[in-house]
Amino acid sequence: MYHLLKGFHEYLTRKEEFSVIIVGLDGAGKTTLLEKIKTLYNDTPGLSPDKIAPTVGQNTGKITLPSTILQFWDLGGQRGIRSIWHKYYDDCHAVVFVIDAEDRERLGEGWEVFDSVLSAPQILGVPLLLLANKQDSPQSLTVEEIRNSYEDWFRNKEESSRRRYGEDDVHDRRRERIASLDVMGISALEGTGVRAAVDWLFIRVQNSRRREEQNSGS
Ligand SMILES: Nc1nc2c(ncn2[C@@H]2O[C@H](COP(=O)(O)OP(=O)(O)OP(=O)(O)O)[C@@H](O)[C@H]2O)c(=O)[nH]1
Ligand SMILES: [Mg+2]
Repeated sequence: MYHLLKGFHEYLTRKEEFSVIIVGLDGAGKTTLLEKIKTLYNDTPGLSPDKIAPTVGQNTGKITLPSTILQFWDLGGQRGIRSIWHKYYDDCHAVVFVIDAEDRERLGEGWEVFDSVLSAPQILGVPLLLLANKQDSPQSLTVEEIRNSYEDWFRNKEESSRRRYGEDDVHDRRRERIASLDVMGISALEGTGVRAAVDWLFIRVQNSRRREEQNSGS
């Protein structure tokens, strides 16, 4: 009887774990975001921003939500480290791309890298959230301006590839993904918008799991 009850209790309280990777250029604020998420959701607070150094490799963090655990992987964004991101693609359930909305000079580089993440075949079907960070700074571009900036960058890229190769090389699924892209504004430093971003992740990983179950007929 004890085992039966224990099993039933475990069934009721079981939590499914989902992996979320956080990527973006160096200095975008990924680790600041991860540490803020830990502070908001865990009993033990994350590191304060003055203790955060550039990431060489990865940082991890876990939070518990109703029937769900989100395991975050914050990957270093320096040029030389970006080549390892793809190793995390196969096992992740969602991708967060952080862009520094304050750093206009590096937006082009940011879009180049974002575009390669967005079109990576392993994660074409995985929920992708673009976060326009540093909204606390008056110099930052708004969510709308960030979206327009990426769409302009993308249009230019499409035109130049059409001119060069005489044809459209953009995959339909990729275009769909851009059209339905969710962009949210946050301040990882102050925590504004961070809970809304975690809510988005929670809902999207649950929905994509349900879709997977339906597809497999269970
Ligand atoms: N104003 C402002 N500054 C921020 C915010 N988030 C991060 N920063 C600052 O941006 C700098 C870089 O932050 P990190 O979190 O280390 O950036 P990262 O993306 O993890 O960088 P790598 O580890 O090199 O990939 C630090 O000086 C942070 O304090 C924010 O929301 N607002
Ligand atoms: Mg970092």
